[in-house]
Amino acid sequence: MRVAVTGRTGQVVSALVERGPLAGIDVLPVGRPDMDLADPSSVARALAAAEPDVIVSAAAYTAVDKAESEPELAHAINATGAGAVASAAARLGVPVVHLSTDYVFDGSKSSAYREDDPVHPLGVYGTSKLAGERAVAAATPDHAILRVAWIFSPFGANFVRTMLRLSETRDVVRIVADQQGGPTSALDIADAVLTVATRLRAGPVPELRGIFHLPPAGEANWASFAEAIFAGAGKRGRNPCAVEPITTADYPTPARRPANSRLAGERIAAIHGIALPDWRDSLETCLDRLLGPAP
Ligand SMILES: NC(=O)C1=CN([C@@H]2O[C@H](COP(=O)(O)OP(=O)(O)OC[C@H]3O[C@@H](n4cnc5c(N)ncnc54)[C@H](OP(=O)(O)O)[C@@H]3O)[C@@H](O)[C@H]2O)C=CC1
Ligand SMILES: Cc1cn([C@H]2C[C@H](O)[C@@H](COP(=O)(O)OP(=O)(O)O[C@H]3O[C@@H](C)C(=O)[C@@H](O)[C@H]3O)O2)c(=O)[nH]c1=O
Ligand SMILES: [Mg+2]
Repeated sequence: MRVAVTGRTGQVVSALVERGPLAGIDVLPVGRPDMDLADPSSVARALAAAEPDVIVSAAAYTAVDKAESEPELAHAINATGAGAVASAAARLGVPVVHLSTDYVFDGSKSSAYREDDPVHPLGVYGTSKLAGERAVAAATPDHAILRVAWIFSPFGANFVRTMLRLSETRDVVRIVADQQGGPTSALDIADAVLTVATRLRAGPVPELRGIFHLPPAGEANWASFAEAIFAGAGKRGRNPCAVEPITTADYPTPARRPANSRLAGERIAAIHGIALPDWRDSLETCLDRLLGPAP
């Protein structure tokens, strides 16, 4: 099986390139300059040239704060661009697995979000990703939309690498403790994406399609996530760094973020048999890669 994935250096595309061969799947990144999601005319041609059996739509405009001042570009990439990817899949007669986000919710629910809970994004990024989900669904019924959250990995830009960088020059960092969610390993996401892609490819079973939440086991807030990162870094000989838990109000940002980002994973477990590991275990794997194994 051959999977074309949008993007080149992103966390999920990098993880798919690594994990695909372990599952006997060829993974072909398709991205700039051959394919620019902001230029829909480049999308169909580049994806057709990859001759995929399945398309994974993993590229996105992911700069949450910057999106507030670039709404047109965020929308072009995350909504129009995602729709163009799904239209290309439809034209090629192949399924599309599209990545979306917890930021489609406003976080006002007191328990984990289910797939049928009402959406209400708080910012431009979430709004553009929600429009992307709708564009994908409108372009082809042959889709699975996987909503994930708080992605970390040894690759690219993410909260783990930001915390490790800050700990090089600081003894204490102030981190919001009133946003709950599930830190999710891009490598775990890649394995789940490949499972779903394989199952969609196997046949046109409607039940396997639609929206799925893909959370890790375990819960966190950004401050407890940072504490776990520093504990793991400390075990690996790095400078100790303390976390000062603060509130969202103490940390003003251009974009509002949901107070509750927790996703409920029952549907993907029941329909695709997928349950991700505890994020604390996946964090250890990530830190082994970034800092070397703990003694
Ligand atoms: N990061 C996170 O915490 C979360 C991400 N998601 C979603 O998961 C998916 C994967 O995210 P992640 O791997 O972290 O993304 P990254 O931010 O690591 O990478 C973004 C990717 O998108 C590509 N891209 C951006 N703009 C364009 C464009 N105009 N044309 C073509 N490619 C473009 C980048 O290309 P290039 O390689 O050329 O730079 C890069 O490969 C995205 O859909 C994202 O919305 C959902 C929840 C959490
Ligand atoms: C760097 C830093 C961040 N924070 C806060 C800000 C924010 O609430 C939280 C996380 O910061 P980030 O900038 O990593 O968060 P953010 O970029 O909003 O992460 C989001 O990215 C998009 C793409 C998604 O889809 C989401 O699931 C989520 O992962 O930590 C602090 O409190 N102190 C700090 O020193
Ligand atoms: Mg960010």
